[in-house]
Amino acid sequence: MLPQKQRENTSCTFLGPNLPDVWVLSENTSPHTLTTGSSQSVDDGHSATILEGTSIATEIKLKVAEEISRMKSEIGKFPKLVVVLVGDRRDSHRFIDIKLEACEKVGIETVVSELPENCTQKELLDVVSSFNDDKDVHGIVVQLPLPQDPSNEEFQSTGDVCFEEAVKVASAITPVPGGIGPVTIAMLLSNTLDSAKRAFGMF
Ligand SMILES: Nc1nc(=O)c2c([nH]1)NC[C@@H]1CN(c3ccc(C(=O)N[C@@H](CCC(=O)O)C(=O)O)cc3)C=[N+]21
Repeated sequence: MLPQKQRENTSCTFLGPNLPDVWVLSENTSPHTLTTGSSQSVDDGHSATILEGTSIATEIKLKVAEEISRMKSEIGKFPKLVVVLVGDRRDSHRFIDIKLEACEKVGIETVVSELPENCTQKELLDVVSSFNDDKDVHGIVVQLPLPQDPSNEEFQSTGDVCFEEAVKVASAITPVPGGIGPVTIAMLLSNTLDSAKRAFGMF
């Protein structure tokens, strides 16, 4: 794997819709009309689409916000997500804050359930189970790592593939860091919305 710094030498450009970081409702944003992505040609003629995750995430979040707004005005209900945190890791608090802020921006209600570092697996499973039985809860996230889990934070935040090698053969690729994080958040919102739609019988 090449060191992170060598990425700065790649000559690809990232194209995106350059949307503002506010959730203005738009009538024609659809996940089926994602405009994000550019092409990077390699010497042998192979061309990979560079996915610009931050812009894709923005488009998904706009669409989710718009649908939730409509849900609220039509049936007076909205999605609810529970985040379970075991222990007190600083990085977990940070990742949870990003999720909570994203939920707030699109109109998803959140509850954070904090368990002590030394809680048992059964206690955790019981908590998850009780939220699972709550019909007003549409999504549950258990923030990892759990205590004693070996952490693989470094892998996740610096990428798990050699970009310069993979771009030669992949049909689509995104640099990391550069959008995986925001897209996972956007999909969390989107999946919570889908779950709420099923719960409310909106298809
Ligand atoms: N157990 C675990 N849980 C995680 O949630 C987790 C993880 N490990 N490992 C690392 C990644 C990275 N990650 C990000 C999520 C969103 C943004 C994101 O939305 N960033 C915004 C800025 C958001 C802000 O800073 O407020 C942006 O880049 O535009 C970034 C990074 C979660 N991670």
